[in-house]
Amino acid sequence: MTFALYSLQVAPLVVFRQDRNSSFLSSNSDSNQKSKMHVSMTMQTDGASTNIHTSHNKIPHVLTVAGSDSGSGAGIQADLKACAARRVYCSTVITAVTAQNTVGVQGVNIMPEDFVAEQLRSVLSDMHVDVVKTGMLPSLNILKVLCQNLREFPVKALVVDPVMVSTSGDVLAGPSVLAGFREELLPMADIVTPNIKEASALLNNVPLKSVSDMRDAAKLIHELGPRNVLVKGGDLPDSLDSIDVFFDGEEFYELCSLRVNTRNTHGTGCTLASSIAAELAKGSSMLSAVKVAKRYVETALNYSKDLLIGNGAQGPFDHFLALKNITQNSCRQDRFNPNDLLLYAVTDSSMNRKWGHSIAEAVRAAVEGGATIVQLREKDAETRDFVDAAKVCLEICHSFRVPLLINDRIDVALACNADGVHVGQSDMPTHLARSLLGPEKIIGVSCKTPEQAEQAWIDGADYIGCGGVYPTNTKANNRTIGLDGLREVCQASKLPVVAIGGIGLSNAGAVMESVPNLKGVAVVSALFDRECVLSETRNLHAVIREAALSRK
Ligand SMILES: Nc1ncnc2c1ncn2[C@@H]1O[C@H](COP(=O)(O)OP(=O)(O)OP(=O)(O)O)[C@@H](O)[C@H]1O
Ligand SMILES: Cc1ncc(CO)c(N)n1
Ligand SMILES: [Mg+2]
Repeated sequence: MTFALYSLQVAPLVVFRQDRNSSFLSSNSDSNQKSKMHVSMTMQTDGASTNIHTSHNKIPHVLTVAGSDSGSGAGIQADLKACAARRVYCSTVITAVTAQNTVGVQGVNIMPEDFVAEQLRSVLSDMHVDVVKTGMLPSLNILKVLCQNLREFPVKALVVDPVMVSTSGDVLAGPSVLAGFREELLPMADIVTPNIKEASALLNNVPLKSVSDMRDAAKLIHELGPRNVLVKGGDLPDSLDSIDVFFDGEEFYELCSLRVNTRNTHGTGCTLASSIAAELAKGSSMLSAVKVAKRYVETALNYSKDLLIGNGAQGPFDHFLALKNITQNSCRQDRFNPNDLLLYAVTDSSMNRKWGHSIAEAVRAAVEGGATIVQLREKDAETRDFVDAAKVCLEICHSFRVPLLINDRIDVALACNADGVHVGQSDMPTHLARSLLGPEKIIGVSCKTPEQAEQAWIDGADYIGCGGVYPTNTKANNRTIGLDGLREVCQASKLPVVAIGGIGLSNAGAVMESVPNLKGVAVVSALFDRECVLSETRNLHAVIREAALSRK
């Protein structure tokens, strides 16, 4: 028997047998073909004929048979979220309703087995289910009802998460269910995913203390009949890594990920099993389904490591990987406040080089001096350096509650989760930038004419940068529109306008005063082609503020 370290070694080809009548695993091409098939047939029902049309837009479908968690971290709720996040349809058969939170399980109400049977029949007799995933099976009779339905309605794969004890230590399935797992359900399973405690319980309480113990356990559990075993090491004490052992009956794989330092691990097991089911439903092979699912759990934990829900020891995490954005942006009240355009600082790498400033130093000085929004315009930076610098600048800006935009580079903005982008007329079209960045991010567009301003508004921009107002060295071959051109655009624009081009300490006040609805001025050289960015910004900020106030 070989032992493969998955992170170092190329996985051998996994061949799934088709020798059992209960369930899959069929090949990818088979399942894809099925999903592409367009069926239109006529069925006789009591003498009446009904047309049944099956659309070829079939979505992979997982049925979860599990308990409800009122705190929504684990159980049915985790399964629904995981499947939605992995873009798979999820139907639900509820076996128990738990009163549960981040402290523990306060109560369990087991569904009558007849009603579990009714739910199973409702779903399986009507819908095309690809994969069944089981979670909390609180009684032997419920387990038996499930097995009977699986025999009656065979599916492509069965994923069994042998839920027995919650991480808080509360019992979710008793000893009689353990026998049911061993004798009836596991022999039907394509994969079983016990955690350390559950693996130990399945094996008459043998102690599991190391990865080597987990490997032995995986082998012994495999002998109970499941085609594949994943012993999860989330609860393995004293481990820097989060290691799961996968055994397919022939090879062992050690699936390694960095242990995320967080209290928010409630529901990782349910999520992992549902995600495996989701990948199998899409047609993935078992090993690749497990790898993808594990990577997904790790990413979700990482994204929500600082999330605070509930007062207990183990919190839920965010399946949609969105909370990081929300917490990072939460320092700003609004998504975009047009008043932020007042003193708009645009960086320039050659000027920073000339004065020996790093981009982060320049940005810090600008926001300390009163810049109200910052745009990174790094035309000649390597992508890698740009992303790294942008991440640092984002932290600096956010600590001052100042939004940070990226010039032109949507990819960089996405990679560092900047507040938005600024695009020119020949950069990424605004409507595409919007669809790539989503509804929340700020998008600014350079415009010289009322027509361009109108188009920017139609395409979903948030503000326009209008200029060059005066001639400037920072942009070659740039047509100057003058104060009159600026006024014309400002009057016509439905979006807030910031003026750019040749503006500095000497003329900023006049520009602000003479163009009534101008929101602010954008400057490059006036701040960054200077030795002391901080004092230049302070001075300019004072002038602009005074001009804006005197206008009111
Ligand atoms: N802190 C962590 N960092 C990274 N991965 C983790 C962490 N905790 C758990 N995991 C991973 O999450 C998956 C679920 O494992 P775990 O042992 O937590 O299951 P479980 O005890 O059944 O979870 P639960 O009962 O809370 O739903 C495994 O792939 C495990 O390696
Ligand atoms: C309902 C339910 N299912 C599974 C688990 C295991 O995490 C839990 N805590 N609650
Ligand atoms: Mg579990």
